[in-house]
Amino acid sequence: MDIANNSYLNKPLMDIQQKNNVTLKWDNLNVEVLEQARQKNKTYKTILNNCSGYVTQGQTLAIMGPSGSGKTTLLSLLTKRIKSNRSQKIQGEILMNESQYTAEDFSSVAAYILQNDILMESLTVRETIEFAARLKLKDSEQEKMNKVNSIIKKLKLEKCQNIYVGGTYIKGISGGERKRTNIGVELVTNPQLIVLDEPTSGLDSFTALLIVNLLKQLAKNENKTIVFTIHQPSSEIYNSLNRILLLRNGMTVYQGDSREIVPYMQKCGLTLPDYCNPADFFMEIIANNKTQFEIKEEPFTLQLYQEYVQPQIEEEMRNLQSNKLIIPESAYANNFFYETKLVAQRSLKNFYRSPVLLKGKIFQLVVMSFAISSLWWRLGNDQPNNNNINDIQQWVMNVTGLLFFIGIGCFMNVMMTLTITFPIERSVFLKEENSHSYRVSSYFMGKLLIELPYIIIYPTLLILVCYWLVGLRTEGFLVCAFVLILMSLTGNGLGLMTGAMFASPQVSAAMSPMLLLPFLMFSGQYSNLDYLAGWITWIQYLSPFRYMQNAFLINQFDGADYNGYDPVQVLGYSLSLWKSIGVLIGLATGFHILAFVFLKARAKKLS
Ligand SMILES: Nc1ncnc2c1ncn2[C@@H]1O[C@H](COP(=O)(O)OP(=O)(O)OP(=O)(O)O)[C@@H](O)[C@H]1O
Repeated sequence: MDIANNSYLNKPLMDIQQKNNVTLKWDNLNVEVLEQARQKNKTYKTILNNCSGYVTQGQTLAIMGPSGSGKTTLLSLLTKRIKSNRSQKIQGEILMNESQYTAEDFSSVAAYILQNDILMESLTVRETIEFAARLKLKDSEQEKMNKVNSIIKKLKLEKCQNIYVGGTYIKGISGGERKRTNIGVELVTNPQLIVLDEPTSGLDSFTALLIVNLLKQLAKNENKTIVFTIHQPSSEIYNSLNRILLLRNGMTVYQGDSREIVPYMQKCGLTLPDYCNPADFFMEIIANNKTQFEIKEEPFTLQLYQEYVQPQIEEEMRNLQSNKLIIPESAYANNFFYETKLVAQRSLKNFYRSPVLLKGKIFQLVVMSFAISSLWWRLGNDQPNNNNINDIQQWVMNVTGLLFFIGIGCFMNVMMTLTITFPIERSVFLKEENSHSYRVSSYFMGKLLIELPYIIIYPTLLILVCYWLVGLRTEGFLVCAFVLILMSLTGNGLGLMTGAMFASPQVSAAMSPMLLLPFLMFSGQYSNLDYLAGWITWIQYLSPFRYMQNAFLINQFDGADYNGYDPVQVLGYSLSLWKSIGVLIGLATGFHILAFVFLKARAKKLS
């Protein structure tokens, strides 16, 4: 198939509703980062050195250079992802249509497509683009769907439109289809500037060429401005590039038409060997890898660039014409309720389509029910001998152990599932929130609405199966079930909170046990609370397990006469049943509020 001549690429992706063309211009950009923060004499490493350049409407600019040359840093500056702070100094000017702009302005008119395509794995390609269209557009449902159809058609995604995107747990579409789906999601709002970090990495050369040609056509047919980084393109891809910018150790060493580089190299005393890919040739030289080509003099130097290229670039920058940039309102396109409904619908799909979630949860329920019923079979029916204190103590210990195990089971089941699944979904949330798809509150509420039935059903089913098999007090069933539901809810809050609190999913997974251990230690189950060191006993007041055991024990043993032995008092639980339940409700609510606050803070930090 001749990709370059494929007719679909020559048609505009969609009607341009609003002419808001973008020109980016950067002048004398310098970036220095602190190298040795702990030493008295601070040393800074220069990452970008006096970089100037531009890209304008209808152009694609490919930023090239060896690893560590500063490509990602330049993209981060253009997309306003990094700012000057104590550990990095940024100087220079970046203008969008001759005006300063903020990260917020950038996301209103532009799209930044990261190297890793962050998409929800349990949605199909069509559903993914539809979700973005429904949330980001204000049009009627029919108009939104027309746009989705047009994007799917023009990105050649028809064949895979009903296949899951896939990922860690679900098998899905190919890398190239994934990249195009990600581009499709961004095209929904018709951004006039698209910045992509290595859109071709990990793709075979055919698919990579397809992506590059697609970007070129977006620039050509829709007057979009496209900037992307690319590593070692094949000769076919290189020949299809429009403008390139070469970086070497943070310095611009070439900028201009990709085809002009061969004459430029000749001016610098370099001849491209026959049948050699220009990109391979100059990348080898820039990377100082002179083994393959015999080079006598250094051709890609700053002096040569300043002598031969820079004057022309400066002239072009002076002559750039751009209209006043219209920054659309960055307000959300839809109201809270509509957003919540869509997020809830997607969470529901994610729930029943994720085999690891659904099967894992059913499996957990069966295993837990079997383990509890068989380990503590008819325990409650085998009442102790009231004249034997050892017998009473042993029996009470077994009952408290049983109740503790059921409670922990319900708590951990929800919390641990979240520890595994939430970090995967969190990056999707952060990306969507960052592009103003929905409010943090809508996401939080939508997710909670879908989790709530499971939070209620799992402990209810578990206790329905086990309660009478282990012979617990019939009158205490409802309270026991209610406390278990509260424990599930608390586990949900704590799981979300740890997932939102820490920057990396790995750290949050590692920190969860650290948070849990003190709560378990101060539950009163392992050690009588009066015996623990005074300075740290305040943790008991935050431990949901303490209130759980308090409520469970009163519920089971209240009014029972074991020859003067009162298990509740002996084990040091002093709160009344309803106070314990009240505090559990408070903790479940508190952890959810904290989770929301952390999620909002994390989203704000990223934006
Ligand atoms: N915070 C930092 N502290 C110290 N050095 C940094 C920091 N950030 C980036 N660097 C260094 O700056 C240089 C440029 O990094 P950058 O990620 O921009 O390169 P790159 O060209 O995108 O590389 P690659 O192609 O491998 O992604 C690298 O040498 C990197 O180690």
